[in-house]
Amino acid sequence: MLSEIPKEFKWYLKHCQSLRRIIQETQSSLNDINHVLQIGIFLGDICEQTFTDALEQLAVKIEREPLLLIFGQSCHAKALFVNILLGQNILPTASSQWRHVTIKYGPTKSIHLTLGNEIEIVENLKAHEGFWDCIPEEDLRRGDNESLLDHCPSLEVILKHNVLKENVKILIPPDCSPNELGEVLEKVMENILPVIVYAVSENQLSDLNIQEIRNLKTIYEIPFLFVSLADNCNLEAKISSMSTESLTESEKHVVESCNQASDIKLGCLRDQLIRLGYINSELDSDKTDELLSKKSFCLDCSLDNDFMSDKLINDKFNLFIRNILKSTVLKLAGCLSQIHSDYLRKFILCAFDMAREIQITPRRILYAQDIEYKLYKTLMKIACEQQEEITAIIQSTLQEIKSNVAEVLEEYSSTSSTQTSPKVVTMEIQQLVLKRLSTSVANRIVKSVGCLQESFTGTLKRCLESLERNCHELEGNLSASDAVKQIVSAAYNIELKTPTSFSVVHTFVDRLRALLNTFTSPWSSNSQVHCNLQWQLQVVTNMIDSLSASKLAKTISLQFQEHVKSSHESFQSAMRSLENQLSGQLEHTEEQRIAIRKRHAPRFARLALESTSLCDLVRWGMPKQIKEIGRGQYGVVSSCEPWGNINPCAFKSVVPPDDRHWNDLAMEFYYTRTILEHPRIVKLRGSVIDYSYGGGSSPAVLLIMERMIRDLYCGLRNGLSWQTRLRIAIDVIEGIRYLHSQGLVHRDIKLKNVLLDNEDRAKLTDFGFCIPEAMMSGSIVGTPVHMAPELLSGRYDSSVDVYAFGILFWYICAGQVKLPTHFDQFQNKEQLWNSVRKGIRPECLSYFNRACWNLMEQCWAAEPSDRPLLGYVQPQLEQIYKNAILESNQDS
Ligand SMILES: Nc1ncnc2c1ncn2[C@@H]1O[C@H](COP(=O)(O)OP(=O)(O)OP(=O)(O)O)[C@@H](O)[C@H]1O
Repeated sequence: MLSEIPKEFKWYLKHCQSLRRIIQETQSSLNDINHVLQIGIFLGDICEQTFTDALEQLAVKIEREPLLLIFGQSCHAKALFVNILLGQNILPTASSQWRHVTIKYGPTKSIHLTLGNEIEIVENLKAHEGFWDCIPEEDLRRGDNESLLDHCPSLEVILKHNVLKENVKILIPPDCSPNELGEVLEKVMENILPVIVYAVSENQLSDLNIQEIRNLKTIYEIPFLFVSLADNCNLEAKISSMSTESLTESEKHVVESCNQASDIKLGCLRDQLIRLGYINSELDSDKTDELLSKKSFCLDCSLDNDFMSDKLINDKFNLFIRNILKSTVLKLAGCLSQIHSDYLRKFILCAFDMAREIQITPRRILYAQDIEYKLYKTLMKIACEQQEEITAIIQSTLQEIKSNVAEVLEEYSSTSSTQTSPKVVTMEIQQLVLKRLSTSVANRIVKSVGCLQESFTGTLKRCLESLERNCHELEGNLSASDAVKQIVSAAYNIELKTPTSFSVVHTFVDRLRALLNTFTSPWSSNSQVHCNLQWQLQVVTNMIDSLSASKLAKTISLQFQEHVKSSHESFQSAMRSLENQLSGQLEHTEEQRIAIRKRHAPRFARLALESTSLCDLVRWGMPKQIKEIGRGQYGVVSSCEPWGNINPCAFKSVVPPDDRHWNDLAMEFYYTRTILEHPRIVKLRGSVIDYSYGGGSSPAVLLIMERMIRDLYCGLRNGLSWQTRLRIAIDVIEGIRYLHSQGLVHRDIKLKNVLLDNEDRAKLTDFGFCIPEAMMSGSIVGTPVHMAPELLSGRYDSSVDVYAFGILFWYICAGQVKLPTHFDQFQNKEQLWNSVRKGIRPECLSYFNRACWNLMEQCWAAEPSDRPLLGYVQPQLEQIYKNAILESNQDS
């Protein structure tokens, strides 16, 4: 019904309003994050920018005004369409060269020329001369000099018409050539969301029409509705709304021939549109009804063009409008929801990184200190122990030089200049000898330190580098890693590959020279000596004789020790300052982690819940309740009619009483929704927010999931075979293992959270307390009898699920739901917890299988680290299950 069009517009505007609010809240949350916390460091500035840009684009798109944009192969075709739409001959069908025309709602019928921006042009229009039904042709026609672009006059028609209520506007762009189209539309129609109709009154589209459509398609990347209009379609439309009995014979005849002509026309046009690829060959105008209704189900963002005859306009045009508007809302809400979930994912990863940093940094510091200390000790030991070795090396090298003096001198004469003073010659020969000496010593040292580099400095270097990288402002001049480098290189300079290029060699040489200068030597005088070979020989021999190998070695060793010690001290002080810096920083990181966990992530989770729920609502509608099937502490579970291809289907409706509950629910929703499909998990399929619940004051969130048959509590109460119970226990373990593999902890494993299908296979449900380990705050959650003792201390991990499974397994083995006698005596949960802390656990029933009892005892061990891994529990259970099958086969 065309009169439904305003309803579709109203629906769209209402959802845009919700989206606008969510976008604004998202923007303010982002501002809060950026200005207050500056966690952009963790989230990454680039992605920050991408999100902000995407949000801004969405904010602009939301503001687009929906309207009906009418194109056509001629003014005649456009007039025919608009006249059918409004059910009156408002536009003359025999006219051309139109101006831009806008038809909109108003309390009184009027017509005037404007400049687009609502500036009225004072012009005498023909319509002003008297009463009009059809807009006079002269008023529509564009003047010869009238611009199509700047200051393009637009004819604004105001009608008090039902189809135009709720701001429904009809826009007919001015007649222009296909080439001008782009520019004309850009100027005239900014920021609109058009529902585009292309009216065709001929059998075929002309080449010019095809070019126009092609140009339009590049401007508007949305589906078009092609409408084939018969020349007498107004009559047809009128007649089709009347019953056939009320027609006279001659009217019936007219209708018949009209139908035949329009069928031919329709067929030709349809074939041409298929050939041009504008419509799908499956699309038959007669079946449009069926196709359109199908589309409302598979509404995605890639709607096709549509095609219909004028006969269907009355019934189907609003369906086309609905699909366009729905797919637009869906697209916008989908983008928004994507932004929210991306952000949320980043928050959780960020919290993971922060938790890891908080945990690992103190350990890294200890490790670095420990390794450095070992390195320091080892180097000092090497320096002492190698004194003897170095002495021997010096001795043997000196001996070697002594026995090969001739060779040394030959080397000297090949490199020295001929005309030099005896002082210079003496120095140069000394240099040569020292060089040989230092090369041999350095060779030895490099060898012993080389292996140290492997064993100590590699990991230490990496550890320090990562600590220093995480430290945003390093204090002091010397970093700890520089100090470590110094420890090693100051003593041995292990980074140099060839000992001859050692800087330490030069230091060593200088040191030796200094040493030598302290010895009395005949060549140190300035007396004139002949630089003959004999004299040179004497210089070498004297020098060698005056050197004490052990003194030299001791000096070298002491020098090394001094360097190592002073570098070790520098390291310690650099480490102290690094530690101070990091501990301050870690406090800040912890504050940020808490802010993410308590404030930012829940806020985004709530926004994500709203945007995703909006998508689900638009796509699938509200679930229709059949009957209530269960009640929990936080909500009511009901069965419902199939929803979004889920059959059988159930939903849990939760009414969060305050912001904290809203946020908790939103986080639960996010984690649960992101859990991938698994046969042992009840998958949350969608959500819808019922804002009208409680008279609009307390919206309800409907969490939609597959419907199961009953819970394990009911199953046990009604009796389940031993084998079935064991199979269920294995299913539960598989479910928990899967959650843990996703980094999630369930925290509320209990009979009522294990649901059974019609084959009594189990799935875990109720992820109300399910949370990633990094986001855990130590809150005390769960169901008292299933709660591990450490849960009360607030410091716990995923092994609380192993404990809860132990208790659950007790019930499974007991085969009934009565409380264990050991637990039954307590008046309240505090008494129960006190006893559990003291080691009280469920009793061993007489019929318990030994292996099962052992397993539950291990699972509920007081010390979390004593509880078995689920990878161990599962094969144990499988073995028990196999044995049970064997036993039952033997019995039968
Ligand atoms: N998907 C489902 N299909 C069939 N029944 C369900 C489904 N989900 C829940 N139920 C039933 O509804 C009951 C209430 O479920 P709900 O999750 O609200 O509460 P609970 O787990 O019993 O307790 P609480 O949430 O307060 O810890 C369950 O015990 C179960 O019997």
